Amino acid sequence: MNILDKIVARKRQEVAERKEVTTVAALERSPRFGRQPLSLKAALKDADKTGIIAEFKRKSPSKGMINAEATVRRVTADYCRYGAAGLSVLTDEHFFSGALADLEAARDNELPILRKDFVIDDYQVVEAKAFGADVILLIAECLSAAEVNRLAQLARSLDMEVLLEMHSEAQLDKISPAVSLVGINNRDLTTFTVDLARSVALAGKLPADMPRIAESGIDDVAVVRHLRQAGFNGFLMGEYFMKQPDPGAAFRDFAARLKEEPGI
Ligand SMILES: O=C(O)c1ccccc1NCC(=O)[C@H](O)[C@H](O)COP(=O)(O)O
Repeated sequence: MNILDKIVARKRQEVAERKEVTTVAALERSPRFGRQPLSLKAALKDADKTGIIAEFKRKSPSKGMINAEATVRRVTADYCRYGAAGLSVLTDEHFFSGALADLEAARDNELPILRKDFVIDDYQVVEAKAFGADVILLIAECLSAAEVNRLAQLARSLDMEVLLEMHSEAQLDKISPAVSLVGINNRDLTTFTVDLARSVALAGKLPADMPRIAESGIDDVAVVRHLRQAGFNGFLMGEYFMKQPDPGAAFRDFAARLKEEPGI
């Protein structure tokens, strides 16, 4: 079993347990469920923003503990203040030390929030809305085309947007009309190898009418420029900020350097 298989197997178990504790009807009654989600697509078009979707990521399977001290409220407020286009909040507890409470805490910011998790069940889509997410992530590697379509349609029926993450050309046929944004993950989730050339190689094969997001391993403004020139509108970055003692200040400095880059 590779790490992604392990994550998904555990996720199935966790979701089954959570359904026993909180019903879908109870999630639908929660105060945030009726809130109108914000659009990440629109935020990525905003010229005043950096295009960066800044991630709150305490821990990861590939790096272990990245930052045990940072608090979600302070870091996401700084990401917001210094020009993030959106926030990504990990809600997986076992492998990433994330929590649904982190999503709720990040919701204090008026920015689109991606629930970063391994969504495999309709229940998690409803849960995402109930805890304040605007966008859900679907990972092509662990879903069939029919599952992508079903989960994406459910999210869209709740007015959330859907980011479909892919890693190879073979997964492109999983893009359903209900998907809102497409992402290429430079990290192979089964081996942890990061290859920035992956985004560039697949860019030309992505649908022209959907915003494109390059994900993982981005740690330099020159890389952002290169990816932008290759046709990407959004840049999902976690570890580069989170591994520094003050992730918000790291974001601020990166955003300032980005502004000075010619052609960005
Ligand atoms: O980051 C990992 O180790 C990982 C392992 C297995 C599945 C997913 C994983 N990461 C999720 C992500 O895709 C990243 O958190 C996100 O793209 C940000 O990447 P980075 O800037 O490299 O932290």
